[in-house]
This record gives sequence, structure tokens and C-alpha cells, in this order.
Amino acid sequence: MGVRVKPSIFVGRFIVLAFAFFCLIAVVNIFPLSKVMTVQAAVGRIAPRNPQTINMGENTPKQNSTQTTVGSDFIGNKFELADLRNLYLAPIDKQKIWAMVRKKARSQQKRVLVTGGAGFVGSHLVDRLMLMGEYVICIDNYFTGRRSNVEHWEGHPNFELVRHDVEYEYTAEVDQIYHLACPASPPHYQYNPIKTLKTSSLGTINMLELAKKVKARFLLTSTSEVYGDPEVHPQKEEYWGHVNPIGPRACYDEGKRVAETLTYAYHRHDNVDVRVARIFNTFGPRMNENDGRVVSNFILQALKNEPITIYGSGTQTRSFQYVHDLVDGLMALMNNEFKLPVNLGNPDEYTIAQFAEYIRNEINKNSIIKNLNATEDDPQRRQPDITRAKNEIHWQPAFTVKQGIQETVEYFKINLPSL
Ligand SMILES: O=c1ccn([C@@H]2O[C@H](COP(=O)(O)OP(=O)(O)O[C@H]3OC[C@@H](O)[C@H](O)[C@H]3O)[C@@H](O)[C@H]2O)c(=O)[nH]1
Repeated sequence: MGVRVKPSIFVGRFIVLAFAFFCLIAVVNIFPLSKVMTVQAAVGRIAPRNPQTINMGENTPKQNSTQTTVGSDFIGNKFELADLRNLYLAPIDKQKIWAMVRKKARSQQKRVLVTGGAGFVGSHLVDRLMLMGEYVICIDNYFTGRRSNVEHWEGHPNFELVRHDVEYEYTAEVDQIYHLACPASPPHYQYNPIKTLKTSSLGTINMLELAKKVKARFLLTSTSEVYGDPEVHPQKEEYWGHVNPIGPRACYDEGKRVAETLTYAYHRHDNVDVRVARIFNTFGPRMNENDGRVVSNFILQALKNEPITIYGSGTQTRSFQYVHDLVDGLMALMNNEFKLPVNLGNPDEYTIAQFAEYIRNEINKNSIIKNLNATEDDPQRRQPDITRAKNEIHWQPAFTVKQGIQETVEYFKINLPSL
């Protein structure tokens, strides 16, 4: 005798199956396979040790994109990357570089002061301003800056190079001041903490006094280090930070915090027109061989077949931006009316251990990775929230970390004959 199945059981099974199917569709929609794969591909990629700590951020450049230009038509600082590379990849042809400078009538030309203009970031900013046809005064005390970074402009009628320490007063008739002068790498700023504090405090007062006197617009390059070892993640500009005021990093962190305080005090009290950029970890060509920051250290260690040195466990995170993006951000901020601090960084976040593996995979698969002692007060997580930059100054990074690393490796290979 055949078994008769009750119709109600059919209906029950159908409901259960339909529900399971509905759940499957919902899960696939919430976690699309393509999204998971993009994140893994993006890290090169290496499966995150603890996926919870990594958040690529929705504002990172598309991971397969390759930039061929820098800047924007709106600001007037757009150039072919291939042309810009002539300025830092040897051999440097001065005549070829000068021929790229745009002609500007004297009345249209801005007079721009860049403090720390011979440094890593400063020299790229000087390049862009010079190519645009502005009149540029570059001052530097050469503590970490190098004359060779800007020597291709020496003798140009639009360019002045002045050896000067911002700790002391300086006067020039200018329209804009980009105030970058300060050692930025932890070993360099900790080398003489009193000097670092004087540079950030007295140096900023001197430049704000100048801005007040000549009615120049003043842009301070502050840092993500004002957030200290942050308790919120990612970091928004509204966050007041978590800084140890007596630790080894305080000379820089607190120095930049007081520089920000001074900037807004001059704005409120003396009506100085101010801008503040909080710069997150940045890398690229013209980093010093002895800079000591993680990107140049890891690249050079891999190229030299030396162990890649991770300070501590490597679970701390950083988010890295390519220097041309930063220069675009600084110029977008300077040429905008927005006056509150703005984060400039690429939200592409890595644990330092992941980043070491990434560099090893990209540059030298035989490299050994070695863990050394952690440094004191090392921030554990850092990633910029760049919503404000996007909304207010219409800027976001365009270079992937991958392309930036390739460009930086090329720079070191060409410019360091010892490699
Ligand atoms: O060889 C190294 C160098 C660094 N590191 C680690 O890599 C991380 C990043 O260190 P870096 O020295 O590159 O830079 P930090 O993030 O500590 O400070 C930077 O912050 C933002 C900027 O304003 C400054 O450029 C700088 O102060 C840290 O956790 C550090 O301990 C290594 O593991 N190995």
C-alpha cells in the first residue's frame, strides 16, 4: 500500500524551503562575493590577520586603477604624471623642466612662501607651484630637507631658495604661506625634542605674524598625530585626541596641537585667514634614505636584502597616501574658503604585519621579516575619515597604495646608486 503524504506536509516543506532560499538571497545581497574578493585583492593581497581591524574605507581609490595625471583643472594644477616624473627621476634635465613652466602675467601670479620647501612633501609642493607659473620663495634649514630636492629650480626667475630656520623671524611680501617646516619622522622629531617644540611653536608664531603683517593666507600642515593613540576609529576632525603630554612623541604631537591652537588664536584675535591640514601617513619619491618611517624603511630593507623590521607585534595599523595626492589636497584646501581642520589621507588601512608581507611579496620574496621591540606610545590604529575633505574641499585620494609603492621603488632604484 502506497504511503499517502498529507497535503499540509507539502505546504510546510514548501514554506521551509522558500524561507531558506529567501535567507540565502538576503545574505548574498548583504555580503556580495565581489565585495569580499575586491577587499582581498586590494590587500595584494594578504588575508587580514584579524579582519575586524581592517577597514579599507569606501573612499579608497579603485584598486586596479592607474593614475596618469595629478591635480585638477579647477585648481589649475593638473599635470601629466609622466611630465612630473622628470622632476625626481634621474637624470634631471633642468632645461626640459623649465620649459614645462606655464607662463603667467605678473598680475595673475601669486607670491607663495613654502616653509620646509626643500623637504620631502615641501619640494613636491614647490614643484607644482613652479610648474603653474607662481612665484615661489622656498625656505628651509636643511635639518631634514635637502637642497638637491629643489636644485632644478635654482636660477629660475620665479624661484628663491633661502636658508632660514623658522624659529627666527622672516619677512617677505607674499599672498600665501604654506607652513610645512618641521621634522615629521618619529626618529627625527625625537632626535632633539626641544628643537621640535621650538619649530612648531616659535616657528608657527613667526609665520602667523608674517601672515598678519602682509595679509597672506596661512596654511598649517598639522598631523594625524594630534589624535594620539586614538580611542575612536576612523578619526574624524571633531575628535579631540588621546595624547600622552609627557611621552617621547609629545614634542611633535603637542607641538602640532599648540601650532593648531596658535593658528585659530591668530584667526580669532587678528583675523588671519587660516587653513589647517591634518596629514596622515604619506610616502613617495624624495623620502630620505634615512627617513626612518615605515614605508621607506620596508622598501629599502627589501631592496637591500636586509630583514624587514616590524616594531612590536605588527598588529598596529596605518593608512598610507601617495605624496601627489597630498599635494593636491593641500592646494585644494588653500584655494577653498573652508577654515576648520581637514584630514588629508588615504583610508586604505593595513596592519604593519600585513604591510610587511605586502612589501615582501611586491619587492623581494626572499626577505626575512623580523619583530623588534615596540616603540613607546605607538598609536595602535589610524585611519582618516575623509568625509569633510570630500564635502568641503572636493578632494579624495586618487593613487592606489600599489601604484604609489611601484613609483617609490622606481625612485629609490634610480636615485640610490648603492642599490
Ligand atoms: O621600520 C619600521 C618603522 C616603523 N614601524 C612601525 O610602523 C608604524 C608607522 O610608523 P612611522 O614611523 O612610519 O610613522 P608614525 O605613524 O608612527 O608617525 C607618522 O605619523 C603621521 C605623520 O604626521 C608623521 O609622518 C609621522 O609622525 C608604527 O607603528 C611604527 O612602529 C615599523 O614597524 N618598522
